[in-house]
Amino acid sequence: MRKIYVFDTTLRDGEQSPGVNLNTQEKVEIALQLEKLGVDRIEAGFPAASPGDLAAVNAVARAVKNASVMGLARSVEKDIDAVYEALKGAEDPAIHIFLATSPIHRKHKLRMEKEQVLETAQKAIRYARKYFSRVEFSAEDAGRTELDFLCEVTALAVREGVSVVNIPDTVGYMNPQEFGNIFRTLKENVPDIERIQLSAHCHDDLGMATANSLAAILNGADQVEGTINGIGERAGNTALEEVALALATRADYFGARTTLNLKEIAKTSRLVSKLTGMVVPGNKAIVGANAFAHESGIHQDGVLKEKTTYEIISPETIGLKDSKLVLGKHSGRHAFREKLIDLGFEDLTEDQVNAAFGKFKDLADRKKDVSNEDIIALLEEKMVQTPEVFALEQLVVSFDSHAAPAATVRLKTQSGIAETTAGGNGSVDAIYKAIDKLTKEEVVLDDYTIKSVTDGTDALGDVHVVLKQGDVNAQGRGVSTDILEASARAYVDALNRLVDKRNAPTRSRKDRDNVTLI
Ligand SMILES: CC(=O)SCCNC(=O)CCNC(=O)[C@H](O)C(C)(C)COP(=O)(O)OP(=O)(O)OC[C@H]1O[C@@H](n2cnc3c(N)ncnc32)[C@H](O)[C@@H]1OP(=O)(O)O
Ligand SMILES: CC(C)C(=O)C(=O)O
Repeated sequence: MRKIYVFDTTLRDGEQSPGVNLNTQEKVEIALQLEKLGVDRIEAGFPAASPGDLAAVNAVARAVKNASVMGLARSVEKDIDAVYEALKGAEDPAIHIFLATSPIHRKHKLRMEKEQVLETAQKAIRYARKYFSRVEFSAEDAGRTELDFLCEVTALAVREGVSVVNIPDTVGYMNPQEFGNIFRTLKENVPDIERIQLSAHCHDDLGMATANSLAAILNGADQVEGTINGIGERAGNTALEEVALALATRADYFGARTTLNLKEIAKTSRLVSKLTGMVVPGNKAIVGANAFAHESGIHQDGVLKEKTTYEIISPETIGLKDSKLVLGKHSGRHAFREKLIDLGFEDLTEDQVNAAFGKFKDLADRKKDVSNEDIIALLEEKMVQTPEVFALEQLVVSFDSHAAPAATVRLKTQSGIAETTAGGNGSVDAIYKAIDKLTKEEVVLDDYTIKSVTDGTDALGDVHVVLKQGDVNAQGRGVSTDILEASARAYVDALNRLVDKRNAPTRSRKDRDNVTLI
């Protein structure tokens, strides 16, 4: 199988992402992880950009042993000198020089005619070749360059002894057919092209960086350039993990592979995200948090029966433990039952699972992510079934920072539905006073605690109360996304338990010990 060389420019083009600035230590940490990932070439920076970047490239050059370390230079001597200086101490140094070739860049940016571009490139390559045995030359904005002129520039670079000619789609303008055609044309028309490697460097302005890189590979590119997580100037560069996984997953189609240690991909992605501060979107291919997560019931059922129904890559391939079944409002009973078993509730009957599933769906309608803790809380709330003397039907609370709060509570009692309103020192106090008025139970609130079951503003509030009536006390628990509702539920739950305890001697021991789930 044909090997595709991986040129990682996370530390150079990736660092050109607005807002990203890596210090020396961070660059070295990422470079060492890239080495573990097995990239062939690491572009560590642009040494002429600043003394700090020169020092950082030098630190990377000295630290990395198993990849070639490279620095970028314009086609000017002082930039080439800076790269030479920065790569002192490198095991396998190489320089990357570039010059724009497209009509727009020639006319407006460089203000050079074609001849001047050729002369400048030749001079720069010759100068660089004095110091480096391996030189990569990039025809910046190659995608928008006249094909015959690009052939001319490439032929010159080959004659001058470069090792790699890189074809950048600098502004992400190409589509796969056009970009592939450039590589085929160069292969067919440039004399001695087999002496060098051709490289593809794409940007993602139209979302086609990966597709364009793969088209280049299909048409003869030997090297792919890109960054981890696809970070980079504007919309970013080709995401290397996407190309590597596309080649590995569809080796039957591409007939080419990188030699990356794919198991290091997830770890590398996390490190780059952490140190650059560039958050990886959840739906990002390969490394997004949702890339191996299934939420909908039909998909979850399929994955539980056979993973390949909905997974074309196994998460272990990139170093993740397993795919995730995320429970949410689109989930079905198969995944829910699997989750209950995972959480240790394996003995539930079909009816119990169905009852729990109904409650779970109610919660999922109100909450984005239902976590393990949420499900345990939902189940444990009703683990021990107490006769329901009182049941909360409705709760309305009015709060105004300039007036005392009021709560209207509607309860189901043994003698029917009853409703009342009460005021209080706070919203919870008002709720509890209204409940007391309806139940006519004289109780003392001995303890009240509230904690959040999970993170986030939509987390479940979990309220515990202890009520006392003479010598009898009872605890109650309420769980809801709304803490006032959780507080009311906990209070009503405690009242039911209190009444149950008070009546206990009149009920048979069998009744009392008959503990049911849900
Ligand atoms: C497509 C890419 O990603 S290319 C890499 C882009 N990365 C960067 O630019 C990051 C590092 N850059 C820098 O720190 C600075 O731009 C420096 C140090 C390189 C140059 O800074 P300055 O001397 O202040 O020049 P400035 O950046 O304003 O302008 C660039 C100059 O380089 C010229 N230039 C641009 N590309 C090249 C090139 N490949 N070869 C020769 N000259 C070039 C421009 O025409 C312009 O020249 P002018 O001053 O004669 O008009
Ligand atoms: C320097 C070159 C390779 C570049 O980054 C680009 O053209 O996008």
